[in-house]
Amino acid sequence: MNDQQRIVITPGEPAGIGTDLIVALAQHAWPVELVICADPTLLAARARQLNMLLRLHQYLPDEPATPRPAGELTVLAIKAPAPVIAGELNADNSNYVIATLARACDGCLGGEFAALLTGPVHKGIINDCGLSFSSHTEYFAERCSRERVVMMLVTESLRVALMTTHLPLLAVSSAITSSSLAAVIKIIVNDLQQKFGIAQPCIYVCGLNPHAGEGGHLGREEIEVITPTLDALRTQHYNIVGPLPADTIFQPKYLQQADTVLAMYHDQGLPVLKYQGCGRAVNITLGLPFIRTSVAHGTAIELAGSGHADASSIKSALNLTIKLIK
Ligand SMILES: NC(=O)c1ccc[n+]([C@@H]2O[C@H](COP(=O)([O-])OP(=O)(O)OC[C@H]3O[C@@H](n4cnc5c(N)ncnc54)[C@H](O)[C@@H]3O)[C@@H](O)[C@H]2O)c1
Ligand SMILES: N[C@H](C(=O)O)[C@H](O)COP(=O)(O)O
Repeated sequence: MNDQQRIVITPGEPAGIGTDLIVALAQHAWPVELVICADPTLLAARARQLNMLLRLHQYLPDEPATPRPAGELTVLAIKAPAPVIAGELNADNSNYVIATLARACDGCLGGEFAALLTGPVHKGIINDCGLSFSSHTEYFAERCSRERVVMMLVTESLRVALMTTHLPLLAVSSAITSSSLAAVIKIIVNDLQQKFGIAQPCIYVCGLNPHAGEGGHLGREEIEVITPTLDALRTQHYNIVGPLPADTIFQPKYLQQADTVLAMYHDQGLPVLKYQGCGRAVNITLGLPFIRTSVAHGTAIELAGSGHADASSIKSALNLTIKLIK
């Protein structure tokens, strides 16, 4: 019996550093077969540009999974319609980017792949071509018919989950309702138990407003929504602390107890995590029917093809993915 597994990887925006990162991954042998869902011509061209070794094998779904030695990768070929120049965004390739995500997602749903790792996409250029796309997280939730999923970023010593993701700041408050907050916490607890093996996860929850509302003088969301929801969950034996002021929650005495911090919005939690993670942070989507991880940075268009893209985040993401599927 062949017990090897396959992880499907989408490089993301072809003009960005995603392809460079895939070439960097290929310089090492990995204990699973990496299936890159991309245009093979693009991969080969970027490897040449970077002066790195790359031998490509066509993906054969009916063959047993085969981990490749250093310098080799498996490719599930999808053709990019327009020429790709590193560093030059082209909206004519946006449908190609989405096609790679769709194929990889469907392959995970169908059991063909054990997990999905995504490189960075450029949200602006996808929208410029007329597609409505806010991020991978929302895209995969919709494709998997999940009403709600949760974005969590992790380093070796910190996890930060987000109550809301890619929303204008003005829309954040109204997105925090008792039912949405309870649903997010239940997804986090379930996935920390199922995927991370934490029996009774402890969640430290940030307030929304400065000083967690200062007793109602700086906002009422804590009094009207957040605290009553957390209290109700505590009666159901959820292990939750908060809401605590976001400016002081990230200190060792709390973090030693917390299995994750739940931030109310994107830029409340992620700057701390990304500063602490120094480029090694990993993004994971909780609540999907499969494991999906990602780099915790963007397309860094200006670095594509230069040899200066740091591959630490994608390597951390791959290592975490392998750990989670094993
Ligand atoms: N996982 C994803 O798909 C993802 C994540 C974040 C941002 N994005 C998208 O990326 C695009 C560009 O976003 P941005 O400019 O805000 O962020 P960015 O992460 O692309 O760049 C921010 C800064 O970090 C540097 N940087 C980023 N990754 C690096 C790496 N691996 N090695 C060395 N330096 C690196 C860049 O050079 C730049 O100075 C946007 O469209 C954004 O939505 C995608
Ligand atoms: N907020 C994410 C980050 O900063 O890494 C990022 O925008 C990516 O989100 P998706 O994985 O949903 O595209």
